[in-house]
Amino acid sequence: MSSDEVIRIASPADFHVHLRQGRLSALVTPHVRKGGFTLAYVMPNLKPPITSTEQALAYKGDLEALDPDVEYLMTLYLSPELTPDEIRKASRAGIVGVKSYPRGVTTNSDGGIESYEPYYPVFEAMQEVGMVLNLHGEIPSNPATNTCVLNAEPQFLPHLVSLHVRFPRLRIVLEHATTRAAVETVKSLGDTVGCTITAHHLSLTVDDWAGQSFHFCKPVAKYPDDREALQEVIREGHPRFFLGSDSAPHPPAAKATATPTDACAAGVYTSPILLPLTAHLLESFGALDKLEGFVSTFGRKFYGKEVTGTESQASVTLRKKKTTVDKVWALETEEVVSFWAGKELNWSLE
Ligand SMILES: O=C1C[C@@H](C(=O)O)NC(=O)N1
Repeated sequence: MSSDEVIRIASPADFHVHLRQGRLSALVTPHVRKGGFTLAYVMPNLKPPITSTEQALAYKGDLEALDPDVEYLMTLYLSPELTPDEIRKASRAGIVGVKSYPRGVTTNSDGGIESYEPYYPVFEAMQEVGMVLNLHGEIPSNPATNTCVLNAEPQFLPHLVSLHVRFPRLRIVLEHATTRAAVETVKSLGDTVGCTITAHHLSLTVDDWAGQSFHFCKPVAKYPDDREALQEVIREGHPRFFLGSDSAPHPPAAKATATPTDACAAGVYTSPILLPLTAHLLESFGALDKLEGFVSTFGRKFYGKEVTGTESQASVTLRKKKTTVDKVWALETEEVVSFWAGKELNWSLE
């Protein structure tokens, strides 16, 4: 329901977020709801990574203790410990997906994969039980193949296509797409392939992160034409493209020196402003009428998490009212610098 001044969204869902552990988690987990969201699809790249059902359930318990009013959908980290039996166990325990990180491409990806073939039995089991494969879609930089952060995503796309061809019933999500090539590839594939888009990639291009390490994330933001492709597919209201914020907090000192050759502190932090920021950006490129699809219904449908009667009462209201974004979010000794720090947003949460 919307008028010129007010928009109501049924149960916004963030289908890709980093909630960390320990004191940093205590700071950032309550920001999911502060940013307007009632569902969080939680990434497993902790130290150590979440590789078993027990670990994922314990982590879910930690998050529920920090904010019980968010639905946390849990994921496992694709690694050699993961067996088809563990997949069946995880599925029975309500774990929703498995996240694949190519080795070395981003934060805590040292234990990531080098080839998909050894995991085919795991993917077969996931297809059987209906678990989702979440792909970080980048090839590690390599001068021998002319691969660097700017073409790492397009060079990854053949892997997405071949996984889909081999496992056509396996639901696969290409995470945080940044290029026109990625948008076109996902559109060309079947209904079992979805794609998340972050809020920050709707705003940034190379010019914004080269020399500004707080805007450095993986995959890096690309060319203006790539950003235009992300905006176009949202304007079109394509139902397989939905929000996954990839909101990724890091200590300010680590962010200040982050570079593509040391991807340890890759990440942009958007959680506490996520819904107003997304509304602001969609309005800026003429897609405000697609907001509810992009932040709620499309992703929920892909994951089979449609809004029920009670959840629809958990709707969130945005009002057209300017606010200035805080520069830093803090809890005791923990601090995170916000995306859009000190800038104005046109929309506020009620
Ligand atoms: O894939 C990722 C990981 C994330 C993080 O910091 O965990 N930050 C990013 O920018 N991209």
